[in-house]
Amino acid sequence: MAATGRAAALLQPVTFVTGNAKKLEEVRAILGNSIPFRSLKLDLPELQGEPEDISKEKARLAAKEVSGPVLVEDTCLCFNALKGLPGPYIKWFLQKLGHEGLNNLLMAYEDKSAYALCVFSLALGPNADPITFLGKTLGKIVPPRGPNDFGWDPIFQPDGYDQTYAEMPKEEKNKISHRSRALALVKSHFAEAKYTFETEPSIQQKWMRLRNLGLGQNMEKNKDLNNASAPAPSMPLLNFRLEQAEVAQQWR
Ligand SMILES: O=P(O)(O)OP(=O)(O)OP(=O)(O)OC[C@H]1O[C@@H](n2cnc3c(O)ncnc32)[C@H](O)[C@@H]1O
Ligand SMILES: [Mg+2]
Repeated sequence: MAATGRAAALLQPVTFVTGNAKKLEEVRAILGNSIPFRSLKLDLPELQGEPEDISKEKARLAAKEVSGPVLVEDTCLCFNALKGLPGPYIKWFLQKLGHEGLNNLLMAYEDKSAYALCVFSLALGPNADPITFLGKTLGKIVPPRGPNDFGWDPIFQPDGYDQTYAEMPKEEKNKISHRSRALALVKSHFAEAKYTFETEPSIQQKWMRLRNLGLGQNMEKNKDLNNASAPAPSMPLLNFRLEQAEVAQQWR
């Protein structure tokens, strides 16, 4: 997406919201310091429907929870013989059927080809329309091989490899995965959009302005950076100030 006009100023670092620790681990490894983000463990309710709509709706819910910019993702595993199913419902299929049951779903078909799809959604705030980023890796469904520590990794063998995702070293998976492809687009978006973050001095200026308007009587005594109860209704995000300063550093 091309950046237009002035870069948006974000009041917080972007929060990656997920209930899945393994996803977070990969997102951390792939993004490194390229995008300032923090994480929040939250299992969001998920809509039924097309992957992009599910991911966008997740972002809207997450942005409301966080009251700030969020990044979420929804992952699908799509079997071509089943016209894309289980797709976004893979979590429940995996839970009920396991790796073997997922293989069995394809027993009647010669075509074992599949693709992993990751749809990231970025919402800059609770009222912003989420922007989506899609990453896809083609492969096939095979009997389970390799450690069973992340979802369907043992039964997905990417095209051009003789190892399943689970058998590959993590760095190798992160080079070619659906997740890393989608995150490459997220990174480009951030590079183009040049978001800025509210930094300490600008918050101080807002305080001064409010105080001059007679609205900030309680603010002076709550200036302590770690006082999360600071009553600042027009600046609900003050408890993130320290982090913002750090983020602003990283971002330069
Ligand atoms: O809170 P969220 O982010 O939604 O986390 P989740 O675990 O519910 O994840 P999804 O709704 O996206 O469901 C995707 C399912 O696929 C699994 N999964 C996601 N990414 C994977 C990957 O790279 N390799 C293997 N399994 C994966 C994941 O554990 C879920 O069972
Ligand atoms: Mg989920």
